[in-house]
Amino acid sequence: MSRPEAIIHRDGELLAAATAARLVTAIVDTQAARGAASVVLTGGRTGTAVLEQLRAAPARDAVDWSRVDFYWGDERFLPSGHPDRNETQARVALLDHVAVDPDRVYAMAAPDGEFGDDPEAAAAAYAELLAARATDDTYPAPVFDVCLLGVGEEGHTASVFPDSPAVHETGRSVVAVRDCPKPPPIRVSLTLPAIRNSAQVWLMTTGEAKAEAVAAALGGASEVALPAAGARGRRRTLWLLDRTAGSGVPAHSA
Ligand SMILES: O=C(O)[C@H](O)[C@@H](O)[C@H](O)[C@H](O)COP(=O)(O)O
Repeated sequence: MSRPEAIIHRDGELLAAATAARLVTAIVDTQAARGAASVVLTGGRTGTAVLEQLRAAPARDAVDWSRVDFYWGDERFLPSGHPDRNETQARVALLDHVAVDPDRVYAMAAPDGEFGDDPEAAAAAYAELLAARATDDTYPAPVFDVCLLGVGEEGHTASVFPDSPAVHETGRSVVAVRDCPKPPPIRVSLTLPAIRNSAQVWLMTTGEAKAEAVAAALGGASEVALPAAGARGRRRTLWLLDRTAGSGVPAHSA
């Protein structure tokens, strides 16, 4: 697992724009090397702001969007098209504005979908989808090229919350989350082992309210107490912060 690196940007808008540029380069380089690239998307304001910046960036046209595989780190278990679904927000922010291959956009099931109002079934189906696309036999999921994640005030990431059943999950790659402290209460989420199967993990957050969790995560907190601390990439782990969220962290200032 890679050691986390913190990069601090002047403010949230520059963080989103710089991360969008970073993502274009990561995808273009991966496509040049391997023909296709895989990206795990996240919900939340910061993750969505990055996608909005990416949509507006002229450099977006350097990406062959038809050869990007899109996954989600978590999903709010809400009906298809619901404005609060992470999928809906990603489509509005970016996916509906670039020439993605619809067959390569892997959304997590919704309660009005083929598995019905059963988040455990939706989680199991997504785990099967990941296993069918496994890169190698070391883990039943793709080695995601870039896994984008947000960070909560108490240190959650995806929908993995402190001292929750999900943070203790070591066997499954995807789980249902109930009684989630952040609404809506029912979600589907990658587990930390699945997240750690990524080549790169980028945790992105802004605001004073996140500073304590960021400092704790980078200061050695356990993943059970602070799940974002357990989000590491095989090759690289980046904490992409604005100055307020990074106020407790010594880092390169971008
Ligand atoms: O479904 C969700 O809400 C996200 O997946 C969640 O993990 C989010 O990324 C964090 O809560 C940070 O959200 P903000 O960036 O809005 O603070």
